[in-house]
Amino acid sequence: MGVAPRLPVDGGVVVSFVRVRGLWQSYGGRPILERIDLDVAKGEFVSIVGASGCGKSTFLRLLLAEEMPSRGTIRIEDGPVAREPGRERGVVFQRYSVFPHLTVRANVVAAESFATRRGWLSRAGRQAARDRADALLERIGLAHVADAYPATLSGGMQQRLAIGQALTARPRILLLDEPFGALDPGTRLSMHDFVSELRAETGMTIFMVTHDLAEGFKLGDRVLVFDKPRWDPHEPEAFGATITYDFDARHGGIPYQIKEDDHAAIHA
Ligand SMILES: Nc1ncnc2c1ncn2[C@@H]1O[C@H](COP(=O)(O)OP(=O)(O)OP(=O)(O)O)[C@@H](O)[C@H]1O
Repeated sequence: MGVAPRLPVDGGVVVSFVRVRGLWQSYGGRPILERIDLDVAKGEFVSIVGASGCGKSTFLRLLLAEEMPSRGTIRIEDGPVAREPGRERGVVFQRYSVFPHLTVRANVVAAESFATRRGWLSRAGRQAARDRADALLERIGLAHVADAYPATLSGGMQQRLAIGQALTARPRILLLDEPFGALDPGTRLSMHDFVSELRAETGMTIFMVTHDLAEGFKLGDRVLVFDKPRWDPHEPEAFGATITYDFDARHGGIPYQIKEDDHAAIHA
């Protein structure tokens, strides 16, 4: 294991925007993730793939600071360890997470008010937030449905709205948990373009969990594979998953860094 060699180096010091060290997560004594070390540069797009149930969403929740790890740390720009989700981290899930009883515009305004320290906006603040919401809707191609309710939108449009909501707080890292998993293939392709454009515009650092390897390589600069290098057939839940491969997706997947090469089964 080690630091990815292609990270920018300044005066011999690796410039890491997101720094993960010695991360473990267990639930009820059952390890889900173990020994995760990772350095991600500012603006990188990191795709995460792995078998179902291996802990990919758990890793995103840890990045979001929605839960605390059993061991280890996650720091952004070497800042303090976050104890709860904050404005600098935005998240989008596979299932549409928009509010069905609010219009498209009101959904964006609501997301902005939740992101404030108090959780609500003043009257003057609401008008300014509505103006910003309209600008954002223009940007994400939903201005024409600003007064519509989410149920009348297609799946792709609802996911655009969910991404728009996550962007209201201008997060420095965006976490996408299978964001296109529920969309048809054509809509998925247009969402790929949409996310690539947003990324180019904002320079955000993005982590995306996907079950679609091709999607991971297409959008990501890196593709991380989560797997269990330690495996006890008599006790399958004895060990957690870690990052076993760290592919450089910018060069057709080669060369890649093997983070874990001990794939041999460990017998009890
Ligand atoms: N809060 C929790 N308490 C107990 N167990 C949990 C908790 N959250 C997740 N798990 C367990 O941790 C394991 C990993 O779950 P996680 O959702 O992170 O996997 P995943 O790789 O994202 O799966 P999938 O690809 O199917 O979405 C699962 O066995 C799950 O049941």
